[in-house]
Amino acid sequence: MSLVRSNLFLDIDFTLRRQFNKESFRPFQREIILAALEGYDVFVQAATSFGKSLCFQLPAVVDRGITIVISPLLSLMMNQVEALRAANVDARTLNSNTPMAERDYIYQDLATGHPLTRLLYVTPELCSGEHFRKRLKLVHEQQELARIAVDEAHCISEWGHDFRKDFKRLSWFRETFPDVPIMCLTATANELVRQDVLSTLGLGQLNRGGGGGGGGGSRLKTFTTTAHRPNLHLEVRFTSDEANDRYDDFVTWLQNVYARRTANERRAELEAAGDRVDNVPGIIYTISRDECESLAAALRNDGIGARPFHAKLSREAKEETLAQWIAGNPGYAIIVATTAFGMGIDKDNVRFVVHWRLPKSFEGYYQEAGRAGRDGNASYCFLYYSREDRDRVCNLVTRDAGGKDGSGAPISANGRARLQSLNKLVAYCENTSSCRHAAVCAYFGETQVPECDYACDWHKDPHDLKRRMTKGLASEEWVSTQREEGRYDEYHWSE
Ligand SMILES: Nc1ncnc2c1ncn2[C@@H]1O[C@H](COP(=O)(O)OP(=O)(O)OP(=O)(O)O)[C@@H](O)[C@H]1O
Repeated sequence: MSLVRSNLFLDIDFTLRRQFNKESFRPFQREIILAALEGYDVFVQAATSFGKSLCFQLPAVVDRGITIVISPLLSLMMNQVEALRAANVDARTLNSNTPMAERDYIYQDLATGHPLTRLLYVTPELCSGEHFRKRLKLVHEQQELARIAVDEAHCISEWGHDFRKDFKRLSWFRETFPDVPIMCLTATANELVRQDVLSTLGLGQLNRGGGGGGGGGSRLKTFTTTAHRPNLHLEVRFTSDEANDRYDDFVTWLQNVYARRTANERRAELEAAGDRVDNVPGIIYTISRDECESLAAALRNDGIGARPFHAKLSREAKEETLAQWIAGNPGYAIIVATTAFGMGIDKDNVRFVVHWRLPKSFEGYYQEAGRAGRDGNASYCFLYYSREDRDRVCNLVTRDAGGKDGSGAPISANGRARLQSLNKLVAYCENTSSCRHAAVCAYFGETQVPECDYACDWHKDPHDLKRRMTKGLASEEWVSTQREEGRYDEYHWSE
């Protein structure tokens, strides 16, 4: 069990400034960090860009022993490890891309039983391997296993949109090391997912004495904050196959943004700050590699700095694109990406996120839109919605779920959850009678209606929203005729 110190308050403020170069804690971060350091299991659900990573990184630096961080995405791990190393924290990652020499070093470090590594980022797959497990047992025997942190914890639950089988096997940690605290973090869990995560990992079981955490009471502390991101302007733009007007609509919007930046006063401000008119970083999410390439090329052709990003590009090409975009270099203002580009992207000044097509889940939409405005400044998130896309995505998700493919296999719990999530997203898009922010918060089970300062299309102009929907969408009759003719059957999704 981790060491509890009397001067914790001093330690964490000092470490925040010295090691993480941050002035003060954001709301709840201090409480979460203290709960972790006191040895509680901690469940954190907080909005995108809340600053969840700090909640396990800071305790790992202050505490003795090693923290194992389980994360579903290689890119996410690498970004975090890089940032920690730049801050002089001994953080490492063990995954399929780790060079042999580094791998050997890490295993030797663990074999000492007193590792120097503070944070070790691993994949859930690695945690299932005997070799790794043996090393952790050794570390645990020496009382040096400080904490297990499970990032993107919704991946544990079959009810989650991103269920991963190997996440479920993480139950091994509590079974094997009942005294080691576990911290779970997610931005996207509903009540069902939360309960599933807690029970799978064995969180919140009664404390059988010893160490911190409740002294015989519950050893779990749950922190659930609102999903609300008030600085994001949420909007749905309606379209149809026949209108096929996404491109013109988007370019017109972007040119208006540039025009506002060239207005006299604004231009002077930009010049004084050494900024460029077209330096308006954004992300456009598409669903196929082909569309990603062709859209980026079309934008470049029109003089807009856009680059594709998808799984089939070489690692070097992806790294180059990412580095240039993060640096805000000319020609790299917009990333046109598949969902291969998402979680873990932490550029703070992304001014817009556009969903070119309907995403596959509500959570996916929220996560991806959440890449915008991480600096707290106003940012746009709009989603192009058409009923034809709705049917195509529905076909796809149903097929993925095991239905309608001729096999007759029953749809799994996860399949049902995915379909439900998509249906909720469709309802969100077609809703023209309430606030978008309220709908997002309600989706994640919040009962309080968040304040929306004209930051959604409904609050801005409810009549116009209704009008745009009626005018923009194909009628249900037309769509259903097309559906009967099998017009929406081929739709290629590729990451
Ligand atoms: N106390 C703080 N003061 C200033 N910046 C902070 C603080 N805590 C975190 N941040 C910054 O906020 C940004 C978002 O943090 P982080 O990546 O941990 O978000 P997150 O909650 O994991 O979001 P997401 O779920 O969207 O990935 C990072 O750039 C981080 O450095």
